[in-house]
Amino acid sequence: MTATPAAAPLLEARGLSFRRQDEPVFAPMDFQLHAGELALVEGDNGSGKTTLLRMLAGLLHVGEGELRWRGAPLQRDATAGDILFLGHQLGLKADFSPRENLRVAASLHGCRDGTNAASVLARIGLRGYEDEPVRRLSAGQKKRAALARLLLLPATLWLLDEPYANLDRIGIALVNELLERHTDAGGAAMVTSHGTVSFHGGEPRRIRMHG
Ligand SMILES: Nc1ncnc2c1ncn2[C@@H]1O[C@H](COP(=O)(O)OP(=O)(O)OP(=O)(O)O)[C@@H](O)[C@H]1O
Repeated sequence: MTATPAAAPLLEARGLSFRRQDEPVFAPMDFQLHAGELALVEGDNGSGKTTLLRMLAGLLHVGEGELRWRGAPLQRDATAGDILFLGHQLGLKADFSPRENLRVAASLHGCRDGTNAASVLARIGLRGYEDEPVRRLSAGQKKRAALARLLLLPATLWLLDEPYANLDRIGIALVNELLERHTDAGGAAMVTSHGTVSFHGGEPRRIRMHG
């Protein structure tokens, strides 16, 4: 992770909006996210939470407004590897094993210091499934295989769309622990969830979607 100027938010949105067929998906938004912060993105079904995260991840073009990263206009080339998106579609190759999927991800963005695929797969609860094709895993195990990227890759900002979906109680607690450790270490995260987020690392920032 590179150093951030003391006062500059990690991420800042100014008048950000998105249009489909010329209709705004959500009203223009302003928000800031600082290093060490967790933000919960809240809103009803269809209010634009996934759209917002996909836009922040660079998967959708910014409609109107501005995105700033570490105090300067966000340049996609400069943030590649620093922003990690985990969406409803998990981005796993079904014929590859969890280990092979991690290898592909790490070949693009490198690994956190002191981590490797075997250790993060054990940590995420996939010991014994490291070399199983992903298509043979359960929904929760697939989710864990995708979440393993959070432990392996050196991203600063995590964009997590429904990270608790399909997880059991232990998996949910694990996600909360990963979020706490990440924010404690100066990372940041934006999370959508229709369930209760029992995050113990202080009061999260709340970003409310309005149509
Ligand atoms: N690929 C698409 N093509 C056209 N419209 C879309 C597409 N994806 C989403 N939308 C529309 O954009 C709006 C916002 O959708 P989005 O998925 O961002 O909402 P959400 O808040 O994440 O919903 P949910 O809580 O149901 O996951 C919805 O009205 C939806 O119908």
